[in-house]
Amino acid sequence: MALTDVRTQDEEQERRHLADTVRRLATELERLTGSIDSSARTIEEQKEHMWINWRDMDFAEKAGYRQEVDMSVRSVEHADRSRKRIERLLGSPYFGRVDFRADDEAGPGTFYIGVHNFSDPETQDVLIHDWRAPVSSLFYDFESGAAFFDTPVGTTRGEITGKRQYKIEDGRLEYVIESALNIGDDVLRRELSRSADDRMKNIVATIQREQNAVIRNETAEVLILQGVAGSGKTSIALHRVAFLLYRFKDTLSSDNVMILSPNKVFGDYIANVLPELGEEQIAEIDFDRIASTFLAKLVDHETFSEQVAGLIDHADDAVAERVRYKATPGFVSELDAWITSRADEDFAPAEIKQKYHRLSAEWIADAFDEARELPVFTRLDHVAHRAVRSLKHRVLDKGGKWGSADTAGVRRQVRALFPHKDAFALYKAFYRDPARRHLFKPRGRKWIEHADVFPLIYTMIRTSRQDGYRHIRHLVVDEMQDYTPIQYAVLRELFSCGMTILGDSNQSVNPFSSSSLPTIHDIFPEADCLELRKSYRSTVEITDFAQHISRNDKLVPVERHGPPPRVVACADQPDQEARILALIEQHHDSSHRSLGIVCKTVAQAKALHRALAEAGVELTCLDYDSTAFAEGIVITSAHIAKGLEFDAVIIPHADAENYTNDIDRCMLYIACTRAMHELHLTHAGPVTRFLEGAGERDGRSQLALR
Ligand SMILES: Nc1ncnc2c1ncn2[C@@H]1O[C@H](COP(=O)(O)OP(=O)(O)OP(=O)(O)O)[C@@H](O)[C@H]1O
Repeated sequence: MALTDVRTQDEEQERRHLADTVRRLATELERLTGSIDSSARTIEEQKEHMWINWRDMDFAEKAGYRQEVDMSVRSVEHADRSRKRIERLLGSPYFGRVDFRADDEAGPGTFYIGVHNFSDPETQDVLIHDWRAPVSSLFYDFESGAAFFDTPVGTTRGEITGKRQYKIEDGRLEYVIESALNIGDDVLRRELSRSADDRMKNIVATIQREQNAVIRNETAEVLILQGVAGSGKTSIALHRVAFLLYRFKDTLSSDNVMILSPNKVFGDYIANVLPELGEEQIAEIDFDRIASTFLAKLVDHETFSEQVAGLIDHADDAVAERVRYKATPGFVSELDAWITSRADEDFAPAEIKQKYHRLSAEWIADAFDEARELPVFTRLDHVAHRAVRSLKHRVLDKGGKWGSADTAGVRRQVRALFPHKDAFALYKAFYRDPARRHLFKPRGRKWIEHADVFPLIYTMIRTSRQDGYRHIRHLVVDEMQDYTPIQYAVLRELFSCGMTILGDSNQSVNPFSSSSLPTIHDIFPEADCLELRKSYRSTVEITDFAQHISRNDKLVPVERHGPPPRVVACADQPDQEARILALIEQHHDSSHRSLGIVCKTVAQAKALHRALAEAGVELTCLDYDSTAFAEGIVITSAHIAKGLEFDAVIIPHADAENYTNDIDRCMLYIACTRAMHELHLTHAGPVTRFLEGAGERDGRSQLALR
């Protein structure tokens, strides 16, 4: 046991307690396995019986039998979920303990805290408390002394007389420490110094107090979380989902929760966290998918990555102006007001007739007025529906015939009373105003720029009733700074549910189309806004270095040290590749597992990928089409690396030409803050001004340059 400050006698007791807990868990696992096996056999028998006797059964018997089988299957599924939880607990039954004496009780109770609840099957005593249970908040929120926790039936007050933290792996006690303070710094530092596994991990054992406040916030319908790079925003959002699923288990299931992630690689990267916490993985969506769902049959469009690549490579002023205009809150209000007034201003009631029967302009105006709450195209459908019904009645009453051509004829006439054929036509009409004409530049009749994608979808939603995602009751929006007000307007229309919206205004990577925190707050004025300032991911040296690129006075790094970042000057491109190969070699010899080579653009990443692969390096290139995160060495762009992390990071092409403007600065900042333990930057030609005076220089190569 490497780290222990618990006295020998207590240590012995702890070992005995662990052995006892593991024994009870193993017994329960055995019992559950036996019961699952026997239930599975029963189901097989039930099915066989049903199969043999199916013909002789009447309807009620069949229904009864089916119900019986369904019930057995459900109970096996339930037992199987419990079995998985016990299996998870067997490796590491608990990570914390709180000794708490409630004011109205004589002696202290001992509460062990783990990833799930576990009760003694015979006595029903709770042996392990789920980290989300009310009593467990004592562990996260208090030091020793007076403390309280809230339960659904009231507040329990008392005193914490002791707190311990454990590291148990494969059922073995690695260490136990007495931690009067909130989640001891030693344990946190140990956790942070570990090597990055391939995917994001749960952090239940070391959740910090400020993070716990976000996770356990159950009152905010919409919660906006602004947090510095590496402050645990994404981890916290996923733990919050797990908490809400536990707290509202009777009304909320994983099917009702969705995460809007920036790309599929990120989605894959975070996919382990909820299953590790014993919850089902939740569904994911991204804006690209929303775009294709809406526009698939209507119009082709530039993709988001094409827009980003275009703007990073060569920022054309006119394109930039269009993107910028459509990314303002003012644009949403303008478009919204314009859409709203179309019904009043453009609808021209007139008489319609079919088979010598007429409906007057007044009749049409009344029918249109009647449905004023509906979006305009749904409203027109309503008028058409009523008109068809009325005329059909009259025709049939007079002994005439009514066919589908008559219905279509009436519909056509009603539609003709409104000058815009569909949402796309209406959206285009918005730009007929001379002041706006230059702001819409479709390339061809059926192809729009990415900047028009969400304004058009918004127009579609505001003009025809959509089903949306009604079953979703909670939406997590990650990288909030990357979405424009019009995208938020689309989200608001599609998801009328609780939301956790998180991001960092210092990490906006979308040229001319990012949203600031005040803008997002204006869109969700009802939201609770919380902030995380402590940064956990990187060593102090890496964090200080990144601060040089983009200063954030609010950021507080966790005290953890490592080698200073190195800026390696190279004589030319071949020399740069050679230096990168040497750094990769060095990485292979180190204890680090993951290495990210983060370029400014995907094109640069692809070119370097080719060169390194030819030199025999095994590595994965992640681009906008990638769907899965990869282990080992990854090469990608800053845009795609956002949200990911690596033990070590190499940033090639850190020269003055490559990193010049504010967008580049942001890309460089994001690339640097992906590193947990080590950071290297290479450049051929003068170094970018963003790195002047930062990091340690590589003397040999600087000599080579001279
Ligand atoms: N309380 C904690 N205990 C242990 N590790 C933590 C804690 N909080 C955060 N971390 C670690 O810090 C790293 C950063 O977390 P995460 O990716 O959730 O941060 P983020 O704020 O979303 O980062 P970014 O915005 O820079 O992508 C992860 O490795 C995470 O496990």
